Amino acid sequence: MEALDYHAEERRKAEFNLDEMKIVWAGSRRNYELSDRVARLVASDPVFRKDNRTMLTRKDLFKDTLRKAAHAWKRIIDLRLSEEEANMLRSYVDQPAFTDLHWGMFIPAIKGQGTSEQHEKWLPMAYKMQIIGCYAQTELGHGSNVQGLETTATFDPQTDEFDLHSPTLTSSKWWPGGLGKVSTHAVVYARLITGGQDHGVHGFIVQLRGLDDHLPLPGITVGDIGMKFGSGAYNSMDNGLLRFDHVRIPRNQMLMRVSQVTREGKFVQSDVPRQLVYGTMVYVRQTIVSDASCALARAVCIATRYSAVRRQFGSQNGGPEIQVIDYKTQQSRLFPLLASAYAFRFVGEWLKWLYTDVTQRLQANDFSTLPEAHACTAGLKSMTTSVTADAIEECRKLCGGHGYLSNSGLPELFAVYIPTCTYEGDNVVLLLQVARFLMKTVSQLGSGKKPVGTTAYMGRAEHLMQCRCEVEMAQDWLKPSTILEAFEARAVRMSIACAKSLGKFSNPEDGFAELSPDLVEVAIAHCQLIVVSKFLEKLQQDIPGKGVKRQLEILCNVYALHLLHKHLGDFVATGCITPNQGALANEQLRLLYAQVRPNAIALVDAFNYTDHYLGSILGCYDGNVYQKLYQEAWKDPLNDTVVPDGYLEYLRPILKQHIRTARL
Ligand SMILES: CCCCCCCCCCCCCCCCCCCCC/C=C/C(=O)SCCNC(=O)CCNC(=O)[C@H](O)C(C)(C)COP(=O)(O)OP(=O)(O)OC[C@H]1O[C@@H](n2cnc3c(N)ncnc32)[C@H](O)[C@@H]1OP(=O)(O)O
Ligand SMILES: Cc1cc2nc3c(=O)[nH]c(=O)nc-3n(C[C@H](O)[C@H](O)[C@H](O)COP(=O)(O)OP(=O)(O)OC[C@H]3O[C@@H](n4cnc5c(N)ncnc54)[C@H](O)[C@@H]3O)c2cc1C
Repeated sequence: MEALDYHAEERRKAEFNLDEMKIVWAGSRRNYELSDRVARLVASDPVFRKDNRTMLTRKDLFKDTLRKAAHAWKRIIDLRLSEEEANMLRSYVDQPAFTDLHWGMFIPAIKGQGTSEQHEKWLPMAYKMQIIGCYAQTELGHGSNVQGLETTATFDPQTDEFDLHSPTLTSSKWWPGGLGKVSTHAVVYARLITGGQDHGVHGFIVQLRGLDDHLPLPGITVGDIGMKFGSGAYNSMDNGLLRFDHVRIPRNQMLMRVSQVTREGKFVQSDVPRQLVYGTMVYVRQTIVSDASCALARAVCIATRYSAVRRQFGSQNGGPEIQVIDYKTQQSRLFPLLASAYAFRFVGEWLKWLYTDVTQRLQANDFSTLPEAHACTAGLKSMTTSVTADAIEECRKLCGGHGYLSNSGLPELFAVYIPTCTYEGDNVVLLLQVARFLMKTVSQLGSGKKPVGTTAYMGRAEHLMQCRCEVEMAQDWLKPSTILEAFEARAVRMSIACAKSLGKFSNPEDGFAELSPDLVEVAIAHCQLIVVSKFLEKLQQDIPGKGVKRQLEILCNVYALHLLHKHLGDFVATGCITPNQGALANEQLRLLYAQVRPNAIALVDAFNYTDHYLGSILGCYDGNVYQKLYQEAWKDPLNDTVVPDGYLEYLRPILKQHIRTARL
């Protein structure tokens, strides 16, 4: 018998080839096939079950994570999965674990900042997971201000060792994932001191626990920092604290690609820029942008499918009520998020390319594109995670009361997701880095230095400062060049206005601090321009499949015009568009929503998420929401007994007292 599909009618409405759209979403046919295979592998494996996760105690959750990680590792070895497939497996297992930090930060830190001898010594052990490492940078007193870290690594020429020490309470390492209970090693960031001189923060490989007994080595205090936001969620991770009491490590455990300390204790700064010490963060920020599209797509998939099932009001002659997805307000809240998921997917693909390019250049000692890579990864990490975190909460609201149920999947997704706005750089701190980069670019405009890459548009500042938007009718807003010019003009005008205001301060740093809220807005405008322009560039590619390109064009226009509508004040105040042109953009947006509507379910099907990965009754593929909600309610431990535990001690005495009082 064919399974019931409550979305069948919706699926029939789609105006494009779903299989081809799945390939566009995955990036290539090969990626699609790999990802589909790994997703099914995880979904069908009982060890990776996660529907009971929010009910587990912290200890049980942590043990469950260890079990899943060990099982994942076994599957990776047995099936000889590539690194790419292993990473897909990590995503689909969907449980933050120490392995994220080992593979995502410890190994990249050694690769990026270590010498070839250090690679030879440490990487083979790390790749086989004979040692497990974490990334210990943040301290109790300092996270954003990396130069403010207090842990010291003092070179002792007598013994050819560094002495690692935590001189104050605030110098305790605090937050590193995997540190609390698992890691045997860490890349520790500490101030390098030689001959009494402080050379700033550098990375050191430090063993923390014995490889036979897992006990902390002498001089090391280590533990977990405690429960975090939400149930389940990020509590599967052992974020840790760490203190050193004069712990000795050999000199060759300082990561020495950027700077070296000689046997005599001489500090040598190589030609490599000191910012490469921050390179691991650049790498992870780039991965976070791709992950943002996945998390956003997940929330949007749940809210879209549920909005097509849910009906409220408007029954005519006893017929069915209106599907909530047909309300224009629901569409205006949901469809821009759907479009953003696609937009972030494509900008994530592009950022990966940019990162690969800069890495190849760095290997050839070409550091010219490092500032741009830093600005793009910092800005896009900040923008995409902020939007995604807000969007998950919006999707919860779009699902009404049922969105607040744990089994909607949205509360846990929110709780796991929101720290991305803080880790790998607080989002505001990162936008200020972008603003610094933009102000520097503006200040060099007159010098003959041509801006390149994502700031190339600033080279056309003269035109963009005075150009006039030519939109006369709503449909004029569908022209890619019109959209692009409006976003470029807004970004350049906001940047130049801020640069002028900065020029009025005698001390530029005072000006930067005073104007920082405006500078953040400038950085956002620039990042939005990048996302819009990369979406438009994607549409220049050959995209096969009936109706696929057309749907992507609609989504691209939704993405751009909803931003224009949301930030209308910026566009009008800078004179890029008139209020009337803003109103026409909004009119066009409404028409676009009507075009998205019949395709909405198929557009979220294109993410190809299994029900296991979605982890949501509201978002399940077949849309059989009510029956599943009803069945699930009976599985709650509170329903194990008809009369709850505690009735005799606490409830009955009150009830009885109430009866006595009533009789009086
Ligand atoms: C159970 C399943 C198991 C399955 C097993 C599977 C196997 C899996 C396989 C694969 C897995 C892969 C996994 C990947 C997942 C990854 C998950 C990651 C989870 C992350 C957890 C969180 C970690 C962290 O948070 S780590 C700590 C992060 N900390 C920060 O981000 C700190 C933020 N602060 C800073 O970055 C800096 O301090 C800054 C930039 C704010 C200021 O620095 P500064 O030194 O004071 O600099 P400043 O004076 O402002 O600028 C000087 C100069 O330098 C430029 N600059 C700054 N930063 C950089 C940079 N990074 N790169 C380049 N240039 C930089 C800056 O622009 C200035 O330039 P100029 O103006 O030109 O001088
Ligand atoms: C779940 C999680 C996992 C983590 N994992 C790791 C890990 O594995 N390894 C590791 O080393 N660290 C880790 N961290 C730490 C993380 O990197 C830091 O918390 C992060 O970099 C933010 O730094 P902070 O906590 O010092 O925030 P703060 O800088 O203290 O931020 C507090 C507030 O001050 C504002 N602020 C700070 N500086 C400025 C400024 N210059 N201008 C304007 N506003 C400013 C911020 O916007 C924010 O609103 C993790 C954190 C979390 C939450």
